[in-house]
Amino acid sequence: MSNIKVIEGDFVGSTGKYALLVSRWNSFVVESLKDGALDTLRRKGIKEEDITIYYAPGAFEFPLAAQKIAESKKFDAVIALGAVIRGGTPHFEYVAGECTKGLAQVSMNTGIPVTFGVLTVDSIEQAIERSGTKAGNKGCEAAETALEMVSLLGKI
Ligand SMILES: Nc1c(NC[C@H](O)[C@H](O)[C@H](O)CO)[nH]c(=O)[nH]c1=O
Ligand SMILES: CC(=O)[C@@H](O)COP(=O)(O)O
Repeated sequence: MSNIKVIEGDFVGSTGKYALLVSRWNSFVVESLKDGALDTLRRKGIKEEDITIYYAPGAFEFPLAAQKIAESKKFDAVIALGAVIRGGTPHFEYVAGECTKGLAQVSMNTGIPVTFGVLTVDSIEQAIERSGTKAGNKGCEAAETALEMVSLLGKI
């Protein structure tokens, strides 16, 4: 029998308060990410009164909105849900890059987990595949990760 101590998050008796940060951009796929995240939270036992949904214009606005939400100290985790879809110019790189970098910074600076349910895809088809069709639902993954992180941080 090993003496190694192993600490990990789990989903036993999941609790906590969760903020969903949702973009209005690409709402045709992002609303499916939101539905997936809500379904995951509910199925793991999180009550509706412990969930708040915030809408932001686009993924570029996510870092500031997430920072304000995290600083409010009302939530144990922020679940960011959006879709950045490549167009014909370098715009995609800037929006996706700032969103990703900014959300990671918010998480590190506030100590609140910010999970990344933001699709960064080359086509609408890839977005649809990852929002509840053949490649799963990144909203569910982001919600599950938030639950696991809240559990893990509670044990450290
Ligand atoms: N093209 C996408 C955007 N673009 C909008 C930016 O996020 C931002 O709202 C605008 O530049 C004003 O500051 N946003 C997405 O979330 N997804 C996209 O594919
Ligand atoms: C991710 C984007 O900002 C993208 O939709 C912009 O498209 P385009 O590069 O064709 O202007």
